[in-house]
Amino acid sequence: MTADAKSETLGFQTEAKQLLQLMIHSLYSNQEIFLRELISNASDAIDKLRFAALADDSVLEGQGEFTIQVDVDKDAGTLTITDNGIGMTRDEVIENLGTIAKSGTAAFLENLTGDQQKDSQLIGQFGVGFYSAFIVADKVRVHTRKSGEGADGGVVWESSGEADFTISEQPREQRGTAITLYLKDDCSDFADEWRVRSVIKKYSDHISVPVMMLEPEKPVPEGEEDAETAPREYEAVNEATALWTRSRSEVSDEEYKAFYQHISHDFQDPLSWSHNRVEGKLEYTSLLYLPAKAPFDMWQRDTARGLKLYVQRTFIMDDAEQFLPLYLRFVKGVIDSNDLPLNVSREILQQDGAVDSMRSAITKRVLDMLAKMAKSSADDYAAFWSEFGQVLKEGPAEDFANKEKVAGLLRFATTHTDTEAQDQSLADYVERMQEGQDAIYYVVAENFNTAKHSPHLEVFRKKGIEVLLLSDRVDDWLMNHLQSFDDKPLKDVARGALELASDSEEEKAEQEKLEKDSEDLVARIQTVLEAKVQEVRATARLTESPACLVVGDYDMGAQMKRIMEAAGQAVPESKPILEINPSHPLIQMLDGESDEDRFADLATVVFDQASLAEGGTLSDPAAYVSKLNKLLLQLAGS
Ligand SMILES: Nc1ncnc2c1ncn2[C@@H]1O[C@H](COP(=O)(O)OP(=O)(O)OP(=O)(O)O)[C@@H](O)[C@H]1O
Repeated sequence: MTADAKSETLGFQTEAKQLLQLMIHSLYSNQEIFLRELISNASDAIDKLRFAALADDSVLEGQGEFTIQVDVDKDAGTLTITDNGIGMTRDEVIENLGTIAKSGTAAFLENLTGDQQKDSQLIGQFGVGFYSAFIVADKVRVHTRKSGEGADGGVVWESSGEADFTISEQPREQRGTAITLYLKDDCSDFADEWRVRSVIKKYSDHISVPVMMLEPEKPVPEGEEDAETAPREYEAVNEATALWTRSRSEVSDEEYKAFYQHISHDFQDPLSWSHNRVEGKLEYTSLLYLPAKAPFDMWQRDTARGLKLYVQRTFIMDDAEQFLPLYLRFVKGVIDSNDLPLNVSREILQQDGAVDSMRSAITKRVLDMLAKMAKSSADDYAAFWSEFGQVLKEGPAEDFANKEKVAGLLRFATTHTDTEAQDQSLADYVERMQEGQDAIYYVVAENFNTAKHSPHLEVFRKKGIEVLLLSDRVDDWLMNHLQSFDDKPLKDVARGALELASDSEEEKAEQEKLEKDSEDLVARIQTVLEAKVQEVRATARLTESPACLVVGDYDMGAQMKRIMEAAGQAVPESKPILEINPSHPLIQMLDGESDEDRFADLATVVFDQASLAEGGTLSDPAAYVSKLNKLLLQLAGS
């Protein structure tokens, strides 16, 4: 830090330099986006001032015309973007421009692969914002003054994007911010008026504030070279009407995409959007987008989410989360209401009845948009599902009213395809249900392979009954809330006694006989495993495995139990049921075992194996290994 009180040099955070270098490197082929980012920030700053002026119009300092001005100086190799928005105080400059790294930066850096294309996508998701200036500039100077503070509040921030920046006081008459980029030698085309003009048109047409540039130089008529020419005036380069206020037919796909990038700070095009004006009891416009990629921090709980809220075209707030349920937090967009008061706050939004109605209509709109996409473009929907399917699965628990609609959008892996791809809907399943089948069956396991090879599936595979193969963390929880689809109950194949409606009388009689014949064996095993199991019973559900574990009708599923234990939560005490397959040679061997010690060892090994097969961990693995070895040696010796 220098001693001069008016000018000090401060360091960026440690990760900042790395981040900047990465960004400059990976966005090199997409340099022009810096202009979109800086104009976007300028427009946000104007929105913020407009909003502040609602409460106190003195912040406008008597000047309520908002503009963003872009100037180039070819000789000096500079480009300057000036806005008359809210501006920043010295502390705000340090806070906003001195901390490149935000929460999650370290995790983000770890995700980078070194592959330029992939990394530039990730950086786009991370949001480059202001620092994108350093893609084209080797020095950036920001001169800003908070509105309502008086000229003495002016501050200059300067940096060459290395380890530090300087900050000093410098009076500024005009409120707002001017950002000057000293262009790198190989980026001097951004000091060219025509080049800049075309980039602004491309990215900033939809910004509601006029972006002004000097009008093009008029060719001088022949013979009038010496005549005095009128000074050039500033003119708006963009359309400058808020995009969502225009009618759908007037807005091109390119404009919708550019607007999406403006509000989401995403680099990629959205997957889909829906633009609607609602009239009647409530009047509002919604423009909703489905992103193509999940943001890197979607699973962070405190991530900003929600829509941008405007009231009668005045920006009110970002991240108005009241308009969508949490499980649709990936949706981006704008709501512009004619009914809400201009001084609406988050607290008011929480209590406002109109907001509730809008929320339920907007939720339906998103679900319909997804249903439409699923129907018309399987590829797009598959792309959506792989990014956001996990989040959508939270829906049935959160939004009871739309449970059935959300259920229709879910996709699963099933024994029908036996692949890991989650691409089968419940409706597909129902269509394939067997004659007499009255339930939708599923198995939940730690991972796909454990689910696919679960012993519980044996009888289903034998009978050709389809089973959903679930292995996502939310799945057990999802199924508990979903309960049914199309009036068909959802049944966990590892829970309760197995009774298939399709079982014939003959099969039922066989099961009864099986139970009767195994009574003695069951009782013997039960005595040995008393401390570990709730019950032992004979089953016809197994064809290849000797035994499996079943959860009691009202007990917590094994997967849920593991998740809760991992999260350090108390889990209610419950023991599994051991089901044995009396026709399996190992169980028959057990039945014939007269040495009670060996019987106990073998029964315990059978139990432990059943637990391993469903992805469980043993409470005493060493004891299992030693028992198994003992049995193996006995076998070898006999
Ligand atoms: N022209 C401006 N006028 C006033 N404040 C600004 C201006 N440009 C940037 N800022 C402030 O600096 C902050 C950081 O800007 P930056 O572009 O890096 O991130 P962001 O806009 O918050 O988000 P993102 O990273 O998604 O772009 C902004 O949130 C804003 O508070």
